[in-house]
Amino acid sequence: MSAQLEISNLHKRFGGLVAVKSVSFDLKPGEVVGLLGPNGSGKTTVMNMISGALPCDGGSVRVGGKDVTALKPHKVSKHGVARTFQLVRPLPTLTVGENVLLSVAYSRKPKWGRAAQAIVDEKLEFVGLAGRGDEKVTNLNYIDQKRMEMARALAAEPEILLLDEWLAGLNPSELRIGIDLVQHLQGQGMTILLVEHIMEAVRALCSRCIVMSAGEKIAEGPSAEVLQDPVVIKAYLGDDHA
Ligand SMILES: Nc1ncnc2c1ncn2[C@@H]1O[C@H](COP(=O)(O)OP(=O)(O)OP(=O)(O)O)[C@@H](O)[C@H]1O
Repeated sequence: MSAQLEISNLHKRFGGLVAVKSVSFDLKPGEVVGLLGPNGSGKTTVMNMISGALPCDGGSVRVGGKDVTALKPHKVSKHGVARTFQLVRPLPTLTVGENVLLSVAYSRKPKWGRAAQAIVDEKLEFVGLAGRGDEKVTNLNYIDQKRMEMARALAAEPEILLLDEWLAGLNPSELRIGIDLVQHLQGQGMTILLVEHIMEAVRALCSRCIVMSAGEKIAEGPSAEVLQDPVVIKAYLGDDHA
């Protein structure tokens, strides 16, 4: 099966710091792949380059065989890529539904009026916020903000979803709900790249993992193998644990 997302030799520098060094990997349609690594290893920078939020200093990003490397985020979105952010940043003056509605405009097949509202209602229901579209976003508790963030990403009707620590900060019962939601998307055939520190979620969701350390890819393979790889354990925990 050909790759749906192909990352080749991605490279990013911030002044003297090389944040991402020649990182390559790909995702097949319907795969859920974990992008792991200790803090500061370059995961979010990779996500930002895939989504067009940051220009690459080298390398390429292809979606469904098309080169999207130099495109701005709204153009990458038109190719079927959506993301959630580590910190949920809703537009505070808009309602929950209006926040989600904005994404419909950036969808691959933008809709207006009732058709757009139907998408908003469907996505709010999917994430567990049915009937709450008219609420102020400032009323939402933490997990509901996460749900809204997911609804916003899904309203763009992506084929590839980039989840940047979407499960972070949830308590154990909320985490179960969050994992179930991602599994539901998995069941629908969504291709997902998951940046995550919670190993319970990685084990439950990811067939395969890619691990970065200090900007480089240091491991890739089936999750069960990668999570036991001494090189990966050392990168996370230091020499004493390898
Ligand atoms: N806009 C920026 N300007 C300068 N340096 C940056 C910028 N963004 C990231 N960095 C640096 O690049 C490196 C990689 O950061 P990045 O956020 O991609 O790591 P990460 O693996 O996502 O970390 P975390 O797990 O903590 O989110 C870090 O050293 C970080 O400080």
